[in-house]
Amino acid sequence: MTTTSDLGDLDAWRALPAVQQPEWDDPEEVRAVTAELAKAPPLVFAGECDQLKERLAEVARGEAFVLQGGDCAETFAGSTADAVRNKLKTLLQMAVVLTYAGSVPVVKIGRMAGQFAKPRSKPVEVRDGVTLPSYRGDAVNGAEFTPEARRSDPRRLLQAYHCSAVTLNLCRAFTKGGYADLRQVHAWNQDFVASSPAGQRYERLAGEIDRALAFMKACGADPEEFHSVEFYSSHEALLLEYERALTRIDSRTGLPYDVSAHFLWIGERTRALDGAHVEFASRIRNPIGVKLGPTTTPDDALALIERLNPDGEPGRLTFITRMGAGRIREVLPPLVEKVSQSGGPVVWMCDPMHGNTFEAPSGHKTRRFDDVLDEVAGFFEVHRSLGTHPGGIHIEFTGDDVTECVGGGQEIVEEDLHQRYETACDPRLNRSQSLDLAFIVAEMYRGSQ
Ligand SMILES: O=C[C@H](O)[C@H](O)COP(=O)(O)O
Ligand SMILES: C=C(OP(=O)(O)O)C(=O)O
Repeated sequence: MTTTSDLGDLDAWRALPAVQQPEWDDPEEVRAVTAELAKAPPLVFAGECDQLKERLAEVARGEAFVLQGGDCAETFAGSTADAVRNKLKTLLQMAVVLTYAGSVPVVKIGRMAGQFAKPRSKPVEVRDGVTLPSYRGDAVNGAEFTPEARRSDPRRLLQAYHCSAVTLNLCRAFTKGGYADLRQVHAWNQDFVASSPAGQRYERLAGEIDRALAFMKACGADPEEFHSVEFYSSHEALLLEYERALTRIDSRTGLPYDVSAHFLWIGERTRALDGAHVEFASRIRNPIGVKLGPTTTPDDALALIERLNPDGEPGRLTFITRMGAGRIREVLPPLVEKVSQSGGPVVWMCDPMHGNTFEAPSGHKTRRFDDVLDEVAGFFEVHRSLGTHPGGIHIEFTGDDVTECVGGGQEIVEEDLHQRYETACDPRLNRSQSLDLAFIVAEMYRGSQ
């Protein structure tokens, strides 16, 4: 059993190697900013994190499915009512498709309200012979290619906190204030019906839901769950100064929670067992995810379980695999087998985005919709063959009509990428591609049961 004293040193990570941290040039400024953050109100409550843990425990038991998604990198400029509503609307539409066509309860987690920091492959970017620090997300520096914008500015951490608060406030209002009522299934699609085959397919499904709701109401059933939605926030716990400053002791239990988001994950580049990120995550009581790329060994997975969930708490640990479509069928089975044998309750999610990125001849980073589908198909195949539960998907999407990934019902080709390539970092599925994916995943899910 985890006790308060085991969790004692929330600062133990400071003595360990912390990769992918910004080079701040004024430690005094960092101290002032984190002191301010440490006094700021929590963005989420510990009780909500526990509730999500319970939902994820249901997923681990095979009783539900998780949909986690949103921007690759949120931006301060993108923290607007329209952008947040469009993303949320897409997430809700995908969730409705999965719930109805896949016949499974869906846990909804946004890559939203805090996803402002990015790990990068290279610390610097070179353009026309000029070398500047890489863009590391709006929480750290600006995307513009100038020395001023690319300076790591600790005051941006405060802006990240405030934009997270604004975004989460909007999400809470949309999901609890009537917008997410199931009777709105048509309204979410209004701007989309005529313009896309995915919108038309969705509209047919919404009609079926309407009839089912009318039938249930006629029978006297109109449960509360039809009128609002449980929505949870998440981001990569990358910037440890920020996450530490937003960690609080829960007054109910005396245990620490990182109140910057409900769910936090450790990235593929920062999951070293003896590194600062794993150490920090081991101390907080939120539900935690870890990205596992194709070099992960079964022993790595077991060691992560030992560090992050030694008590085997259901819902505490999610493995988000991102192997690439070409590798998943070969590298996932030994991981799943060994983890299953260990008996630790783990949620398995599939991130079909990060192992499938390539550069188009135009220089745009992109992903093929077919590769995304193939990785998800491989994920379902592996879990079906091993008798384990394919617990969910983790995707990068936007509610806008961007051209960043190729393929899907709209048949975007590489030559189209320049038209609306708006991501601050990696290519996202647009709304139509996201709905296409939801319909196909729902079929795969049903087929796997
Ligand atoms: O989202 C993930 C990473 O931050 C991203 O893939 C890194 O991209 P890079 O290889 O352009 O640095
Ligand atoms: C950086 C990310 O992924 P990964 O750690 O899997 O590369 C991400 O999800 O933003």
